[in-house]
Amino acid sequence: MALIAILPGDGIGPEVTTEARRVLERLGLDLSFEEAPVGGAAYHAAGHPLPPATLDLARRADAILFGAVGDPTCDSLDRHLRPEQAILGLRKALTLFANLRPAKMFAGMEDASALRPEVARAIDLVIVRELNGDVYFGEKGMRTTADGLRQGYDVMSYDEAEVRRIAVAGFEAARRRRGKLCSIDKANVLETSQLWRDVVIETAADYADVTLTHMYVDNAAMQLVRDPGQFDVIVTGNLFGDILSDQASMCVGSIGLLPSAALDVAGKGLYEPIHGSAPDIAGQGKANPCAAILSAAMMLRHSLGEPAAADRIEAAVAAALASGKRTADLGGTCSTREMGDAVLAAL
Ligand SMILES: NC(=O)C1=CN([C@@H]2O[C@H](COP(=O)(O)OP(=O)(O)OC[C@H]3O[C@@H](n4cnc5c(N)ncnc54)[C@H](O)[C@@H]3O)[C@@H](O)[C@H]2O)C=CC1
Ligand SMILES: CC(C)CC(=O)C(=O)O
Ligand SMILES: [Mg+2]
Repeated sequence: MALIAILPGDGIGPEVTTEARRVLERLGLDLSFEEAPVGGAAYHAAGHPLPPATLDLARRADAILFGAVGDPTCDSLDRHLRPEQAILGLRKALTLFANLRPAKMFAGMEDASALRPEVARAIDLVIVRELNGDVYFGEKGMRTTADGLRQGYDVMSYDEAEVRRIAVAGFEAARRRRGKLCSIDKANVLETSQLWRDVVIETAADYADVTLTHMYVDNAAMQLVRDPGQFDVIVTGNLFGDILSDQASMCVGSIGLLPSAALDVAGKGLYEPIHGSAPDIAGQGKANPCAAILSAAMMLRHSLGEPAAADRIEAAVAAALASGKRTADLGGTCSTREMGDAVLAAL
């Protein structure tokens, strides 16, 4: 029996993971679930955003279903105690370096996209985002300049081994799809990006069947709204991937639609919607649970060897949306629970 760690977290995290769990339970697979607090909820309960018992559960589990962390009441805490440190800590402690963030247009949902329907219709891409390095994990701090000014700093760096393993993940993903990999960097300005580009080019020698291109991140942000259909697989660093994936979500229609997988080399994974805890709508039953439900599908495919069950969930989400069921972010009136019910009904 596979053990699933459920880490609901803060804000809308518990609301959306509840719906994802209901869908998993309905499948009749041999799964068991264990839940633990994380983020602000864990700080308030146990004094730390990632308590040892939660990390232990994450290590023991076969896969992790994560909601979201982030709690405005924690904004003035020392950084190491803030909720966001929990997800950063899990990614690092479990070496979950490869973040797959698929963005695909659902049939009939073009009107929800921020783009024109004929542009939006072509979206079928995956962002492969590096998750263990970059400016998120570099030395950081506050200091005083010689002129007596306060100065914040965050060091951006990648070593070649870190770039190579995510490049391999990108090439492998492209090989399984349409064979196109676009590496996104800022090599015209950043040394970190120059190394990134050099190592991606070196890695390409093992993937003659994949067409590799490069794009600067500012152009990529523009191309993503001009012609998102040009992208198959994007491979990029932690910061650029974070930003571009939120942007891609609105090309598809809502941040409430995009799931993600964070994987280690062996395929162990943490699965979470790409969105955060959405304090502005938390506790109101307004959150779209589709991203969390689709994250559960990714878990079945990537960590639990159940691709047919994953297909079944994805088809049910597509069918529920096609039948007109929509939460407020998509212009509808369904509550989180009603959207979950619609997916269950379509299973
Ligand atoms: N992996 C994680 O746990 C993440 C945590 N965060 C944290 O979440 C908190 C809020 O961050 P924000 O920048 O506001 O980003 P956010 O993604 O939580 O929300 C951005 C906007 O999208 C809406 N939204 C997000 N998910 C939605 C859903 N499922 N259905 C409908 N609408 C949805 C929100 O209502 C809000 O207007 C912060 O503390 C942030 O650090 C942010 C991103 C990822
Ligand atoms: C909350 C951050 C640590 C990360 C984030 O925004 C994300 O992973 O999408
Ligand atoms: Mg983000």
